[in-house]
Amino acid sequence: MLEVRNLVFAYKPSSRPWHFDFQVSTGECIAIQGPSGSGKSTLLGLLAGFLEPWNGDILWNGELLNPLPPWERPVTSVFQEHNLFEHLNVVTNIGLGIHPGMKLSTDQKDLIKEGLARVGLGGFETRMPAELSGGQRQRVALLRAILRNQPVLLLDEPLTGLDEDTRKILRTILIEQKNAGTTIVLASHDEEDRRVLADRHWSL
Ligand SMILES: Nc1ncnc2c1ncn2[C@@H]1O[C@H](COP(=O)(O)OP(=O)(O)OP(=O)(O)O)[C@@H](O)[C@H]1O
Repeated sequence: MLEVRNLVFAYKPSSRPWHFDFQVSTGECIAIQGPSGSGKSTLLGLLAGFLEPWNGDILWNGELLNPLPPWERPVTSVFQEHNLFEHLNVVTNIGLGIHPGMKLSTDQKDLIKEGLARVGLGGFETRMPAELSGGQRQRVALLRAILRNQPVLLLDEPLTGLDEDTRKILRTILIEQKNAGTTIVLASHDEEDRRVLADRHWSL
């Protein structure tokens, strides 16, 4: 279970701080909704460890995550910027998410190949990020996050800007991931994404 207890944060001491307090069960998807600027990405940044709270605790199965840097948290994030390594091709970008030294088993290599085909990027293995469209980059980032298979998945507008067919495929993949036990925190303006993916809705 992911627990957020009395979390307090503001970007500046003079700003009015956010207070977050909620729980997400293992294998549950909670959708965070709220107008632009209400703090959805901020909350995800706190959970990921990119931002440091002023106060309060973030726990995963009772373990305090606050002291852990982002890469040691049981968490993967897909943020709007995609964050692909520009000097590495598609397979290497995904593979590094699975194993930092790229020591991949044959099964893992097959999973990457199958995953790329499933999201409509079969044959894109050796493309560089600069040679991809925005939506293709988004699919690579999402596939990397899913194949990393961490217990918690943080998604910030994960399907925005994709065409309807691709959205449907990615929604199905995310539902499979949830059914396999991944806990998901989703920030999305898209009502259909929230309706299809989320078990619970939470307004900021
Ligand atoms: N690094 C930063 N420094 C100062 N203020 C920031 C910073 N990042 C975001 N903010 C402000 O914090 C508020 C919340 O931003 P946030 O990105 O969390 O909102 P959001 O709900 O995700 O919005 P959107 O739906 O537009 O993505 C906004 O007013 C924003 O301007």
